[in-house]
Amino acid sequence: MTKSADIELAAVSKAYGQTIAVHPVSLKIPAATYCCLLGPSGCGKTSTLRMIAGHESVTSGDVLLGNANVTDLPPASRGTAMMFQSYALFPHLDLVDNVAFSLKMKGVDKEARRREALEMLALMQLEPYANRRPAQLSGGQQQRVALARALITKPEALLLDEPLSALDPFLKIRMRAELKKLQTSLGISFIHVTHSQEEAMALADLIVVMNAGRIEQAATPRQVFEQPATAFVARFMGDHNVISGRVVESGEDHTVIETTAGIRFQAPASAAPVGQMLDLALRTDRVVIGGEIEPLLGFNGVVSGVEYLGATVKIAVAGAGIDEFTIVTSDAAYFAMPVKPGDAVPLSWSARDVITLGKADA
Ligand SMILES: Nc1ncnc2c1ncn2[C@@H]1O[C@H](COP(=O)(O)OP(=O)(O)OP(=O)(O)O)[C@@H](O)[C@H]1O
Repeated sequence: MTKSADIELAAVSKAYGQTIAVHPVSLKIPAATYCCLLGPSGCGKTSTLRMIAGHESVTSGDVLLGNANVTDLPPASRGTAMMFQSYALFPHLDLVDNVAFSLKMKGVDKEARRREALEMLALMQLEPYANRRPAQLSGGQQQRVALARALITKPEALLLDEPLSALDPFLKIRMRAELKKLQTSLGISFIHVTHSQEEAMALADLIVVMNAGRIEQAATPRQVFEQPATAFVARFMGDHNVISGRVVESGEDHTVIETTAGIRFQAPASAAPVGQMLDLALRTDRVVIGGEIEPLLGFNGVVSGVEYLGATVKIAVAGAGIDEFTIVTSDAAYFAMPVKPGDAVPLSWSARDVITLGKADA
């Protein structure tokens, strides 16, 4: 049986010469977690993954797996396995030999390693293709071979760098479900690097949102979506409007900010003092068009664009000094009262739908 272990990053950083790819980050990934490292290109997620794998040295800090400090151990001695984006299969070897490769390196005898490789291929439903070479397989099958090859070492954690990026959209969604099923049945942690928020939401128990070499938020998908910690997270996860303004009133039960256009909005009570800039998030699906505007909980805008998306309709509205203010409404609500670019519309929301955003730790 494969065992699973907690993974901990303790103030781990990475510099490539003058470039700081990862500032000191600390993170705990409990055993048997599906963790997604999520962020835009260049945010440091691959460097972080490679430091956990041991394919990249750490500049400072420690990597702990279970009770062991693995910071200075080579990849093969850590109890982790990595699946690469390109799969890195050997073109001249059949699937059995591809999957058995790491056992061969360990000196396992031929019969034993072929038996284990066939078991692993069976787990991946690839037994019928055991004697084929990688080029004779579809993209999805090649990916399963790469998974089998990584898992044959019985790792405590599997590290995956953009594992779905080479697949077409249809296969991507199918393989996504297979990855999740596999992680659940093996009961080990998967750490999966992706720049797709949709992929992370669909798969992860723990989403780690990274930006410019720092962790902006590490939480469950639901927390990240419903309580984004920072303006970056709210924007990156999408489906939120971010409203920036200066605090003009800081009371015990609410805060009031004023945008550059001089329009005021109410937010929950906050420690931010009068004069400080503050960002609020408001979900695009919580804004009502055409209702009564309660004081400080809405504004009059002008429709600048309408996108029909089938089940929903996305409406862009200009006004109040808020860039790209978006409303997503159901198709039924939209067609009951359609609007078009140029229409003046009152927009309103409830106080409970406004979230105060913080700043990432410096
Ligand atoms: N070997 C290297 N030498 C110098 N700089 C590097 C090296 N590898 C990465 N970097 C830089 O470190 C930063 C983080 O890179 P990293 O690959 O970790 O980001 P990423 O979030 O995985 O991006 P992507 O999604 O594009 O792979 C980037 O600015 C990148 O240019």
